[in-house]
Amino acid sequence: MDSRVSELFGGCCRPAGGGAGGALRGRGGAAPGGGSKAKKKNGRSRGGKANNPPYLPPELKLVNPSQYRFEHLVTQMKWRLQEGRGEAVYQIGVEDNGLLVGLSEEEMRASLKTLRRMAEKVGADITVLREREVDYDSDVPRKITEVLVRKVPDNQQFLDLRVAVLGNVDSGKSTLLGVLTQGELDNGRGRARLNLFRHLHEIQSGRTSSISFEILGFNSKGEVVNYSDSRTAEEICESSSKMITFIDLAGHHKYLKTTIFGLTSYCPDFAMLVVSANTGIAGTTREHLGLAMALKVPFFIVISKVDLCSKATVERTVKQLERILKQPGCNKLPLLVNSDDDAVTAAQQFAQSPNITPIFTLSSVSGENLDLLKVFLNILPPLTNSKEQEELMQQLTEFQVDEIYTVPEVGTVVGGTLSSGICREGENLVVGPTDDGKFLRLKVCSIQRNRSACRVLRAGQAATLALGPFDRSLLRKGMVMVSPEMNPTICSVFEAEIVLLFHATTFRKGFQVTVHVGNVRQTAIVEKIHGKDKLRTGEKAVVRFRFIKHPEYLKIGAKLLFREGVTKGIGHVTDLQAITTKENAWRSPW
Ligand SMILES: Nc1nc2c(ncn2[C@@H]2O[C@H](COP(=O)(O)OP(=O)(O)OP(=O)(O)O)[C@@H](O)[C@H]2O)c(=O)[nH]1
Repeated sequence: MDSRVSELFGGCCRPAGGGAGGALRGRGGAAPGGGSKAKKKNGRSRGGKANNPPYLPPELKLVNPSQYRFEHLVTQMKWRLQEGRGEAVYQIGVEDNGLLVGLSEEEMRASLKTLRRMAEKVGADITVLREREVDYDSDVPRKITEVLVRKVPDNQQFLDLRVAVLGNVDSGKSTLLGVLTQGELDNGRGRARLNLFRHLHEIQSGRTSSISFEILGFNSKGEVVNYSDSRTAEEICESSSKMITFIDLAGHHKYLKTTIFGLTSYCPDFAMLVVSANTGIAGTTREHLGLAMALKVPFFIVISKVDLCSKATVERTVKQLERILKQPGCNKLPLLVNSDDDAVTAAQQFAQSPNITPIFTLSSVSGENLDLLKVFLNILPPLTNSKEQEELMQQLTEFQVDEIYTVPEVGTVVGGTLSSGICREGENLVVGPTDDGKFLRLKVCSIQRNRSACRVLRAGQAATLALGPFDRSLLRKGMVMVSPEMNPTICSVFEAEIVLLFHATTFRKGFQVTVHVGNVRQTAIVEKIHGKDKLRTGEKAVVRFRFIKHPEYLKIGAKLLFREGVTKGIGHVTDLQAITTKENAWRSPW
């Protein structure tokens, strides 16, 4: 969003690049044929500073467009929706160059009417996000309106965003998810979270131990779709144009391994760090924040339980967080969200710059400010555009195995994410590597996304795949299922360029650590530190690791995180000692 627009709407003013769309500006880049129309402004001032009505080229208004222009605008809208993966935000009354010209009430009404007709033509709905008056001397007030255009879902092709939920134990993560996804407020004694727990010991202790997924949908009109008016996940998927899948990760330090696995393996688009207003930064909060930073997952913060404390205490927690975020190591720009306007600005700016960190203060018991978080989640755009998505889909099929289940009458089922290509029902793939470095043939019998059947899975989507009679004991988390045409590189020995984030004494050859790379999680031994005998906290080096149990499928450039007790480090894979799988004819386990 242009800084001037953001200023107008009261947001924090980070200048953003690239204008688009004339009196109609939209998220999703400049449309074809809709290049910059920056014109000389006949000596009139810009940005609403002086009080002269700025020059508005009449053809840029959407008032009664000719048939030809209407068709052109429809083509632009189609393109923008495609670019934005089904979503686009239009700013009416703003020129290509960001000039806030505004439209009269009547012009705005006519323009919105045209926009609605355009949306109807492409099978989309429109929602007005916010309206503002432009300030200058005129008898007629002039307005700017931001409108969300969203495609009505077809064939389960809703936009799917994954949000990992982080935060200290008891900060209110599960409760907040319960409230968002079930549509009922909490009683302060754990009622909302009860719906989310999976294991008996979780119900008894009130602590999340495993990873669970919760869904919150938004329809094409931007309204919430959750279990309050839908009975099943299938119904939620059917009525939603956009789906937020929350990955609820455990808060307790004891489950840190699972939390890291959730962050590295499930490739979240964003992370939501929940901090309790009454405790502030406590327990694992700092560690979770560090993890999101190290793994470069853009995050926003929710300060929960504001009903329990005074305004001063909430402010203290906000200040504490702002201080940490602004520290040189973090370098973030906190953006406190206090109104609907702030929520819209936060969503737009957050997507443009990972340095912006929106902060919400809310209560899952009184419901205070919960709507602001919903507004934000509704507008939050995907970070990849349709072109990047298309490129990923062109590659060979690769599915990461994150979970393995046995389902009565269905057989073996694996859960995970399709990292590239397309996967169809009935497709033959190979899975591995096994302990002896082999890949085994299998058939994908059926696919489910968010608990409803789906015929085709596309890159970036998470799903469960039924493998029929395939022997479950041959599978483990961290394997990949790939196209038989691929010749996956597997290795036991690899090198990585690392930074040692913390180590109590010194880090040397022979040290054992748990290595996390994507969905791979295995103990590895440090075989060599290039050019050094030992490493101290903060030092960098290229290190050779050897997995102690079995080979893994790794890729050069993949992000890596390792830990052992208090020892922690991050880096990326730089070299692999590949074990060739070529001579291993794909073996059938049957
Ligand atoms: N008063 C009040 N209580 C809340 C709020 N949010 C959560 N709680 C209560 O705080 C307690 C802990 O909440 P949980 O949602 O289980 O916390 P968690 O962060 O998921 O904890 P782990 O699963 O152990 O990581 C429960 O008793 C909730 O009822 C809130 O906004 N206000």
